[in-house]
Amino acid sequence: MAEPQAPAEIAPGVLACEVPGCGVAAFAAKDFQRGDIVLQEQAIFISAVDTPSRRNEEIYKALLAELHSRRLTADFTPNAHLGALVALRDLGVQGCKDFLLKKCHGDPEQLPNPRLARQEAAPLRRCIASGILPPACAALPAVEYAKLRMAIQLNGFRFNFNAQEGDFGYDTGEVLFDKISRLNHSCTPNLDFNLSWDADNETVVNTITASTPIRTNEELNISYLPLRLKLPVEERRAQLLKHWGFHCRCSRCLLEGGAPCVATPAVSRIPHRSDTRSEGSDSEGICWEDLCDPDATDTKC
Ligand SMILES: C[S@@+](CC[C@H](N)C(=O)[O-])C[C@H]1O[C@@H](n2cnc3c(N)ncnc32)[C@H](O)[C@@H]1O
Repeated sequence: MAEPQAPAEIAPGVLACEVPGCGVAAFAAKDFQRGDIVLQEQAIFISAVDTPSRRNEEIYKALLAELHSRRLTADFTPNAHLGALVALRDLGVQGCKDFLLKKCHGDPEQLPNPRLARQEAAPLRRCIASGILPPACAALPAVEYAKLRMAIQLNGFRFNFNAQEGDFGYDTGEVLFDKISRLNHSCTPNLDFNLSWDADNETVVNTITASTPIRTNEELNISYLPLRLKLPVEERRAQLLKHWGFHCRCSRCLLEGGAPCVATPAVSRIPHRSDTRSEGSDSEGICWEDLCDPDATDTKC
């Protein structure tokens, strides 16, 4: 088990600090009994489509229209943009910088170069052009938009209010929590999570409880694969790499599969093509001139 270093209290009885190879992790600062609530938090941001207000449907439908217009790259998926667009609408550029861009957003090597980032930001430009998002959102540089998408994908939870598999909006969009996003994955988790709709505050609440007795200084972990923990180590690691971009270093994976051969996260969940040319600056925003991007060879404006 990794040892805590330079910890900061993020909630009563919960400390966070850097752990080599795993980024920030959370640790118990006291003993917890099975069933104790360890963390409970309201969402800082909801892009899930299936909520009682259905307020994210407009953006999701605009992204579906993009898909059908065939103006975008072949690997475009609406879900990979929905969270970032809703976050920009609800939190604004500064809120996204303050709350979301400070969260882990994966391996910097996997971010698109500035030219590709501008192409991938086409849905943002079109949402601004069509009035779905305010013009102020154009101040976010394209590379920051790519980081935002990544931060949401790595830190978000899926939430369905009522929708069942096959229903419109099922498993579409995310919910993010500030402190809970510091919890790393383990294939032998000591925490359970439960998402519920808080009707009074019109938000989602995540309640994290101890699934086993926890001793002071133990790392606090949820499972990102709650239904797939019976899979062999290679398959668990492959799914974590594919969906969350990291090589699992939990104690069970280390025991069953040894140390991962690659030290840092290697796969981005943001689909983008293997264009590695680097052009231009990443300091410019998605300005109005970019609305018809001359560099975008495979998009029609
Ligand atoms: C939701 S964040 C968890 C908090 C994160 N460590 C941080 O620095 O904010 C998910 C990221 O944490 C890292 N991570 C989580 N569980 C891990 C594990 N078992 N092994 C290695 N890295 C892990 C990966 O980089 C993953 O993309």
